[in-house]
Amino acid sequence: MDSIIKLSQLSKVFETEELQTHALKDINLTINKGDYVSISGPSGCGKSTLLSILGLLDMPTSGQYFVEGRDVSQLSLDEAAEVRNEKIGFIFQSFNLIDELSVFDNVALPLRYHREKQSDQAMKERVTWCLEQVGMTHRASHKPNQLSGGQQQRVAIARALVADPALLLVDEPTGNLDSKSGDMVMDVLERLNKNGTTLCMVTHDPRYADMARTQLKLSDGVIFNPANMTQQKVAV
Ligand SMILES: Nc1ncnc2c1ncn2[C@@H]1O[C@H](COP(=O)(O)OP(=O)(O)OP(=O)(O)O)[C@@H](O)[C@H]1O
Repeated sequence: MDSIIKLSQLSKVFETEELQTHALKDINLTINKGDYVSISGPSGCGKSTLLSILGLLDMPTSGQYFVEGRDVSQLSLDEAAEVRNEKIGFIFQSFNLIDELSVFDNVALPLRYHREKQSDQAMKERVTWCLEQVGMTHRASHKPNQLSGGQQQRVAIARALVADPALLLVDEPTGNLDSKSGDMVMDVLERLNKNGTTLCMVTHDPRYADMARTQLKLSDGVIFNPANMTQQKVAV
């Protein structure tokens, strides 16, 4: 199996003058190519902290983080940004599209800042392909404010895909959507995974967490897989 992400004994401690908070405790986690992993747990259990570290937006206090075999636990800010831009696509609860740009240009934006420049033709083909994946080609020249919330989230997914990341990090993707639009967005994510995209999603919604093939729980900074836990039988 090709591992995309590997966390080994990873911990994060936040320190203030009065208080130490152990937000993540000795996390071991491997995400392989093609996996679909959900992480859920109550408020304050460490979900955002874990996503920030996986997205190289924050660094662990101890332990190691590998992306495609490279130790990225202690990179400089510039090096972290480079790995993030090349390897990781983000989907947030808020769609974060730029209102002044068309759908097409929003999706193309990461390619314009990418280290490897593409020809206009290659860029057009890639953006069109990504819009096809999320069923949004027919709205390519619209502006985000002319779209429904669910459509905006699908455009945000296309934008996250465009630079061909090794991993999509998904944070509460349906948090701002009604249930019908939320279901459509989840269907898009499921289809992308079936076509080979590796997904790691944080969600409060147990119904959506259940759609992932591997369902992990975080509790008070500790990660576990309920499916692997043996249930003690009680003799009666
Ligand atoms: N910058 C920080 N400084 C100090 N403590 C922090 C900081 N960020 C998070 N924490 C603490 O770390 C713990 C985990 O927080 P985190 O935001 O990761 O939880 P969460 O599961 O994402 O919560 P929610 O679902 O409410 O967003 C909490 O106890 C929180 O108070």
